[in-house]
Amino acid sequence: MITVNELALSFGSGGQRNKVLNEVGFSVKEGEVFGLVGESGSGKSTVLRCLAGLYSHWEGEMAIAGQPLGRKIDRERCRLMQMVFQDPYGSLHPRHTVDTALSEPLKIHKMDNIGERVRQMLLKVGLNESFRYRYPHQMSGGQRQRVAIARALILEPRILLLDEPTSALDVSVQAEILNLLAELRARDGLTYILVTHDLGVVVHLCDRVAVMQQGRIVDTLDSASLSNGGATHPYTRSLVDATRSYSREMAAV
Ligand SMILES: Nc1ncnc2c1ncn2[C@@H]1O[C@H](COP(=O)(O)OP(=O)(O)OP(=O)(O)O)[C@@H](O)[C@H]1O
Repeated sequence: MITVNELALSFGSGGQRNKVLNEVGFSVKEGEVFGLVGESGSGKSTVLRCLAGLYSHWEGEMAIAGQPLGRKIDRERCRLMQMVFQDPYGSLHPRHTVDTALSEPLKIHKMDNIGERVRQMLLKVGLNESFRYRYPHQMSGGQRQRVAIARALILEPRILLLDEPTSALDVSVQAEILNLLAELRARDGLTYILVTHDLGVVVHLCDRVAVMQQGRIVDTLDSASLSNGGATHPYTRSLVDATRSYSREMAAV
């Protein structure tokens, strides 16, 4: 469904030029959840931003269902693919109610039955009618992320690009949001690309995962291999070991 080939991207020019993506390539099947993991600054979010059309100066090739992706965001791309960001407070307009946030894309895309679509979407993400006219500051972090997911899904895209969708949330609500994402995917056959630094999230949600280091994909493996000790690449093993020792230390506190 999604193919990325030789994707490269730099920031700056001349002596300041910083190549942050280098020959990145992967493919994601329809209905699959594909994870991108790796250390901070390895380029995970930048890959998602290129796919979402937030950067246009990339080189290489990206395609969805065989159709090459252009450099500009167009309506077609918005209908097909949406992004959910880490911080729902930052991604929702502070002076827009939930109703406005969800209705706006429908109006732009000239969709019908706007009121009913908004009502159904709120139910779909586990929020009842009482949330419809609330502002972002009148909700918890988990509820705000549900609204951000609802807004991403309101145009009925086939693909969600999820950039650390639970890392800004309280540990107690992280599992709720992961379960919601798993349910939505199962119900609607969605395809996800999920950026995370949390290998627990990968094991919970992803089918396969690519490991990034310094702008390159250094390993691609089934996520089950991460939990059952099947990772063979030295960098992937070091990530798994670091996570295990961090969990042990946390358990000892
Ligand atoms: N707009 C920008 N201008 C210049 N450099 C940037 C810009 N955006 C990202 N970078 C650089 O690109 C590199 C990759 O950043 P990116 O956000 O993709 O990493 P990441 O793997 O998602 O990290 P994290 O897990 O910390 O979010 C980093 O070195 C970052 O400093």
